Amino acid sequence: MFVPAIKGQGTEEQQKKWLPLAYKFQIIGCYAQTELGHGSNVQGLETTATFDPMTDEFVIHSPTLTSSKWWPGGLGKASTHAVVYARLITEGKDYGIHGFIVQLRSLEDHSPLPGVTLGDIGGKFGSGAYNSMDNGVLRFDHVRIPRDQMLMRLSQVTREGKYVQSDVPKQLLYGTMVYVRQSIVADASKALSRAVCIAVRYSAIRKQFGSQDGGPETQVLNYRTQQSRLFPLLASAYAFRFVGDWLNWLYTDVTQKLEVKDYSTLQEAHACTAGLKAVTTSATADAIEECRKLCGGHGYLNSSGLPELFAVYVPACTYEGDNVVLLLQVARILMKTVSQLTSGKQPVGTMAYMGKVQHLMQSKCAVKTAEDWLNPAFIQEAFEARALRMAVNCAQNIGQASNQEEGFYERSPDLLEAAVAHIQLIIVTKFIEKVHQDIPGHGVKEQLQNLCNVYALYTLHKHLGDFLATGSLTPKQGALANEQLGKLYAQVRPNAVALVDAFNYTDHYLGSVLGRYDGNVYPALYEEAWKDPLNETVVPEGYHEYLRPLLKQQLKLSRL
Ligand SMILES: CCCCCCCCCCCCCCCC(=O)SCCNC(=O)CCNC(=O)[C@H](O)C(C)(C)COP(=O)(O)OP(=O)(O)OC[C@H]1O[C@@H](n2cnc3c(N)ncnc32)[C@H](O)[C@@H]1OP(=O)(O)O
Ligand SMILES: Cc1cc2nc3c(=O)[nH]c(=O)nc-3n(C[C@H](O)[C@H](O)[C@H](O)COP(=O)(O)OP(=O)(O)OC[C@H]3O[C@@H](n4cnc5c(N)ncnc54)[C@H](O)[C@@H]3O)c2cc1C
Repeated sequence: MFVPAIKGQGTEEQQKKWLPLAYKFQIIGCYAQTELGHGSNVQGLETTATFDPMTDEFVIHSPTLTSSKWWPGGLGKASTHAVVYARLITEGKDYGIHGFIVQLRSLEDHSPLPGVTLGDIGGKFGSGAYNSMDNGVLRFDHVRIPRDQMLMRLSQVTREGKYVQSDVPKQLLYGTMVYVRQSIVADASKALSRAVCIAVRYSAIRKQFGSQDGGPETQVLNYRTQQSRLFPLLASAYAFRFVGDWLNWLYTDVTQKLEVKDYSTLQEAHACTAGLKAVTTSATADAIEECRKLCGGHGYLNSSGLPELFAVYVPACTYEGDNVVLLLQVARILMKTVSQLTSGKQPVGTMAYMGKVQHLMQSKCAVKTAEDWLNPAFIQEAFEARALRMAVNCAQNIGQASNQEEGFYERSPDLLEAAVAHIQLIIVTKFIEKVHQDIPGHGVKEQLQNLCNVYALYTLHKHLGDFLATGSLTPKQGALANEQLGKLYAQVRPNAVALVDAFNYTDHYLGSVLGRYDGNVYPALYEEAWKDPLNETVVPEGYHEYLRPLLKQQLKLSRL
């Protein structure tokens, strides 16, 4: 994040100076924004950067305990420099949060520079999964840096100490977070596909119950309940892959537009990166835990690869923006868009469907049979109607409050659900668009079509309350969707293992005895057990010291 921050907020000159050093590892940088007292609320950060015109320097200082930088990855032990986000103060006025390049450690002996206190913040969730990352704590005691180490693409301070805001939107200060959020969506698909690969392969070899006449037991992958829990996760792995590819296109397009000072899609990029990051990481964290449960007891072994994958993955719901905070950002933009509908301003991009407000507010879903749910037009319209009606309902309720802000906070739980509905519409839309493309490979398109329908109808089934409450569907149509879902599971079943083999993960990368490509699980589980250090001795340590005296004493007592 150190590099994208300098690219996005540094001048050409600053990029020329600092990026080559970072690329060649002559310096190691981190992104020091979050503090002990503030993470979500960036505008609440307390670290100060006060301009001293006497020396043409900024004085970086941590005025309170809560202003200590806290969490930045790589800060504790590795980094020599940081992009530090601090309140810029010049001529006695506080101009809010800006980025500054600050050296933290000597390039001679790596010791912290004068006025810099830093270290690691301690162990984190899980058996040490994220402990390979030195998330750090950092405090400044009036550390001086040259004025030209303020990142000056978005705004400058002159030699005399005058603050100058350039003509770019101040939100570009947040550009690094937008960049990482869009990469986190692709990362969600990778993590989810790993968990699903393990759970599908294991479910194909695991047999439990089912034989009456002494014949072979049943593969658990054949149980309807296993399929109804597992196949939507398989479909989600593909869905997040395709929406992640599209989001990367959107991000690249926005970045190119910024180069020519076209800021027209900045809001769309913010809404899509924030919303998709929130929805895909929440779904993926829950799915990895579900995959553990789908593997029964063996899923709880470290050798299954699932506990570690879960422990490393779950902070994704928090870092780069707490998911609720990000969804509320999406909700704000939805409310703004709804309020502009009456002005005749046509919504664009992923909000364009809201322009069909007349139609979508009264449309009646035309589904009559379970098969009708295989028609992408019916799916698309049902998701658009649900999302739009939820947003309009929120806007109407907010409109009844004494003031907008009050109304927004009162209705924030409903707004959260409206934001999720909007983001799920984007994911479904991009999946439908993907399977409409020419897709090479015999039968591949049909399989992706099945997975697209599984993702859409499972999401519809899981959120049926929204569809019924907004009148977007009738209970009968909801039941037909569920009926069709069962039929789709039967079509996915014969190809389930092929669809996870398609992720093409090596056994090494997967790191799971349950997800081995050859399915040879039991010998691998058994062999792995003997690697446990506890098995280095046959009689456990402590027997003579603790167990034996206890057993002897009990034996004596029993003979009395
Ligand atoms: C590096 C490669 C990795 C690849 C592989 C990935 C694997 C994964 C590894 C990751 C490893 C862990 C890496 C964790 C690294 C951290 O965690 S870094 C720290 C992350 N911290 C955050 O995300 C903080 C979240 N908070 C925020 O972003 C801001 O405080 C909030 C929530 C947007 C609020 O901002 P605010 O300035 O108070 O403004 P607000 O009034 O809400 O909005 C003002 C306007 O700006 C707009 N706006 C706000 N934000 C934006 C934005 N970003 N853009 C455009 N407009 C915006 C709003 O829409 C609003 O617009 P209008 O309504 O005025 O039109
Ligand atoms: C593994 C990991 C790595 C990280 N790496 C970095 C890094 O490299 N650099 C960096 O700067 N930071 C980093 N962070 C910090 C991370 O970005 C923050 O923790 C994250 O942004 C969440 O902010 P917070 O901790 O203040 O949560 P809080 O906002 O305090 O969240 C607590 C609760 O408050 C709720 N909440 C907060 N505001 C509102 C609101 N307005 N309305 C409704 N509910 C609200 C949240 O939804 C949540 O339920 C990292 C964190 C982790 C866990």
